Amino acid sequence: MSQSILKINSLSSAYGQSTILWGTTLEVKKGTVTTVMGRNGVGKTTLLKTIMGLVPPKSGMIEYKDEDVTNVPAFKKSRMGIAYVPQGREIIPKLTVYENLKLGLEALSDRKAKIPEDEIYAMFPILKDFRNRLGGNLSGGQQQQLAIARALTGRPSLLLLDEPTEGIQPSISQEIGHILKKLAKEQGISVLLVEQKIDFARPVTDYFYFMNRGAVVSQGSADEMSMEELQNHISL
Ligand SMILES: Nc1ncnc2c1ncn2[C@@H]1O[C@H](COP(=O)(O)OP(=O)(O)OP(=O)(O)O)[C@@H](O)[C@H]1O
Repeated sequence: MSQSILKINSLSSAYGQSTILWGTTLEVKKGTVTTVMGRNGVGKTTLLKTIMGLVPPKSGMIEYKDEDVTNVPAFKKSRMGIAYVPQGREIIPKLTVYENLKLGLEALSDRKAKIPEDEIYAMFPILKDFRNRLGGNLSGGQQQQLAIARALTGRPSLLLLDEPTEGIQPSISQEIGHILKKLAKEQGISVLLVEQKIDFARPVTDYFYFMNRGAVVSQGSADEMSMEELQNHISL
């Protein structure tokens, strides 16, 4: 049995008076890709933001590497090895690819840390070719690759990834899928993925959670789930 890197227990959070997460419980095992699916507006992004500490939890518990991190702020979580790649990528358009990558080093307390360029460029060869190009001049798919690469420069143990395939072409989605699998299986980096596209999610996912109205309504390992079952789950 693999160990868990992240455990969420009965987590609730709100924007002001408006409660979005209503007691979400889930677990991410080490070296796996765990995917959260569900329709628009069910609270998937809010879940990732609450885990990261960008939205304060109202109640419940977040455990990372067996430590209670429920109220740990985001900057400390990134030092602890949790990286968050938000929906819409959020790279800095006026900085070059290399400068964007350098921002990822902020997650490390070692001020002398260097970007593991060989490793990053082996995974994302296009970023080597475009090293000096402005981030804003990359295509959507290339920006997504840059956003993931930037998160990896901080050498995280857990990657929180919000809809990486949104608005990007299928061939790049596929490449990203291969990379996520490799990160999990070869480097032991655990991934908590929020995704809407079953075609993308199914081959990369080890374990699925399905959300509705701010809570997990079903779950299961990818091996046990047919495409049809997946479709049924997300049309809840
Ligand atoms: N900053 C905010 N302030 C107030 N309400 C918000 C805020 N962000 C999101 N919401 C609301 O919270 C609910 C859940 O949004 P969230 O983005 O977490 O859902 P989601 O499942 O990720 O949806 P999507 O797939 O569209 O991103 C929605 O009703 C949304 O309008």
